[in-house]
Amino acid sequence: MEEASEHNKKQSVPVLPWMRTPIDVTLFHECPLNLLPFLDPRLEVALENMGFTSLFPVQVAVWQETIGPGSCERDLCINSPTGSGKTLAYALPIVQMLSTRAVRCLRALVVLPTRDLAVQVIHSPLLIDFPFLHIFWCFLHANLYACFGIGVLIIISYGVPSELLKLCSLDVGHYKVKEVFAAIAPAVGLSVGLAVGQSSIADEISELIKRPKLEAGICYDPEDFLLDLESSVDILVATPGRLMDHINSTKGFTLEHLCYLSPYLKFVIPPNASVNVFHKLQSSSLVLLVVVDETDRLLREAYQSWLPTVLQLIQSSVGSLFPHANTFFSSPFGSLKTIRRSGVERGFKGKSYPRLVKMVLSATLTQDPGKLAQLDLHHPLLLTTGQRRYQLPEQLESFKLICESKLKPLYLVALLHTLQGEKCIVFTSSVESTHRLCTLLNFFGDLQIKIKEYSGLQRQFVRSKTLKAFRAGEIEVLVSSDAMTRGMDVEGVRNVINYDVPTYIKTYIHRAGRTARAGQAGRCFTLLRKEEVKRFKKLLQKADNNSCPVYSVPSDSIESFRSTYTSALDVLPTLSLVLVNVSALEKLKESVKSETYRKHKFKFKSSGMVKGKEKNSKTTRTSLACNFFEGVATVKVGFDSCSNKMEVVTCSCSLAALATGEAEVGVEDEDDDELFGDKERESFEPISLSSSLIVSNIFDALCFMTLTNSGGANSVTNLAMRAFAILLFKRL
Ligand SMILES: Nc1ncnc2c1ncn2[C@@H]1O[C@H](COP(=O)(O)OP(=O)(O)OP(=O)(O)O)[C@@H](O)[C@H]1O
Repeated sequence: MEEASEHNKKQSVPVLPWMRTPIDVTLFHECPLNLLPFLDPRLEVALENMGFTSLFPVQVAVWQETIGPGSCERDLCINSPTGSGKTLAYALPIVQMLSTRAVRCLRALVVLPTRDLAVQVIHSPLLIDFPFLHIFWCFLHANLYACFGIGVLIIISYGVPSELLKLCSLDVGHYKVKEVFAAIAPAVGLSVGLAVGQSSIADEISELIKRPKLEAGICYDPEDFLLDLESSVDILVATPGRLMDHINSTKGFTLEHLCYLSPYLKFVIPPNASVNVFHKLQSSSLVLLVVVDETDRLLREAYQSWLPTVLQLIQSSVGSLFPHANTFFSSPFGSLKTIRRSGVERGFKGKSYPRLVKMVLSATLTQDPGKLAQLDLHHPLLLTTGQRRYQLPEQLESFKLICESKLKPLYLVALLHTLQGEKCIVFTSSVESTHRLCTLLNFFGDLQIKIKEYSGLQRQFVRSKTLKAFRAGEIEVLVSSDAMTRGMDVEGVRNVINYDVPTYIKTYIHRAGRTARAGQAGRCFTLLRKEEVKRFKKLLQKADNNSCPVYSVPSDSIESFRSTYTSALDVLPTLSLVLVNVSALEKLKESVKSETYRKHKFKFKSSGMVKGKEKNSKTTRTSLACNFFEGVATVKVGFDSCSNKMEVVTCSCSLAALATGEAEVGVEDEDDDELFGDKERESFEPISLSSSLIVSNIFDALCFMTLTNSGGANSVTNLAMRAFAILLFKRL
């Protein structure tokens, strides 16, 4: 009965027509590299050097639709479980397609929501531990540049060369987007750039743009000089914030490079052209690529309107560079066409060719027609795994632990004790609970487990160091906030623990997906109160592979930790307040230093801010600066009042007005269900911001706050609450 109603519900969810006939990735099998048709032998060697001997099913399926008979005729939407190898699925075809390019220019763009997803090794671990290597590298860098000029520009575009990266990384075989490209692209002479805010904007510019060599004694016209600027990279991995920065202000950076005119375009492809000829032509001139990874999250973060800008820029450059480019080149794979692909050509009606090829990917791809429409997909093809929309990794086992709310930490400690020695990530619902829980766990010296915090509240280099230690096995347990759920790829994580139950299935999928990656086994435990069990069961029903038996921890183990737990609780509140205060202030300093020039200002009239108070526009002014940057929202709230008084609660209401203002904060819907804001707000309840709190000093009232995610209207209220929480800590 229940199943039937679930089935009906499934049927009633409206999906776009093209989503009803997906390609099922489970029908594909792993394919040894030497059997993969058309694979460039240089890439085969590069993949073997990475330790890969075959392609995973999703990689074979995408290869088929890009390099194989699909020939990139359709845009691809790829919905494939966590850890299934989506990164290489798009990186390999891109590199293969561009491998015979004639001129260096930006032809492929990969957009990711956060910097952490782009580069797994943010700073090379060795460079952190041994700064002299950094100096040595800079020295080498400078000398090579001077000696070899253009040839070395390729190396510069990698920052640290992949060989050195490999040497430095303790986790060889585990690559994130930039590292995947860096491991294969050089094999065919391609260069990959990074625009994610990892380095200063000036450094990024020098990596991305090649400046002409100026000869001494010649007077150059500045305009000619600008015309000579060229891209140093063929492929760019970017986050929306930095991408927009380069589009708006980097001289010589233009997405016109994506459709650089190549002489090949002038040839007419003969109808009987061989596969190789077609590929050569295709890869040299016709490919314009955009990949949007973690699409659902990127579409949610509508800040900076990166998507319409990028699409518009590319569209207009295609139009101007190829005014008569409406001819569709027939595919040479005629005999290989399947029934599914018949009629594909209809999709080219009215579309110019070459056109931009788009691939969008996620483990939880949105089905919201409105959101997908933003991508302006061309005759899209859905590649998905299995029948259900949400799929957990095949080798994942889920368990639940039921306990009273106040005993949760104790159960967690007992569970960690039973898992002793196994790598484990514990997820909480906010950066504050992450910090609090980690502090609490470290009271249990008897556990003899190295436990560290990993959250967006920490600086990048602290996170990198922690991750490095976790990879190396020096830390066994990582306590992490949700902001880190996506993309983290650490070998040997056998267990994920949901200390706070995820509110949405997407969150569950991304958290659980840190284990059971690449076909390995893994377990996901969720701690639940009795009242939460029913809801959790419903939540898991949305995913395949949803059985979730109860896991019991031995009661004597729980009892053995009880006394330590009681004494820890006595000390914890004060400790946590002090520590949160310190990290908030550190973050404050960092934000002030690095972000000041990137703000958008919003001015509010005092009359709108101070509810029930007399208007006095002469003497009271309130301003708010808000910056959405690389998935990090930084909000500065300033109060300037002659009375130096302000009711905190009214400020948070006014902040909510941002949702309709220039900040372009999107409103969440049920489909995109990681309502970060809601969860964060829950975690702030104990702080109890009272409406009668009075800020008595303008300097106290000036505060910055940083979040690792920007979300919808709920988050806006949450931003305000956080800002004032930090303020409170500062005042304490
Ligand atoms: N062909 C392959 N052979 C062996 N290992 C592979 C192969 N392709 C990818 N991997 C490894 O599998 C792991 C998961 O890959 P990847 O990070 O691309 O998965 P994903 O689908 O993007 O996951 P998520 O959605 O969680 O980001 C990585 O450690 C990667 O190095």
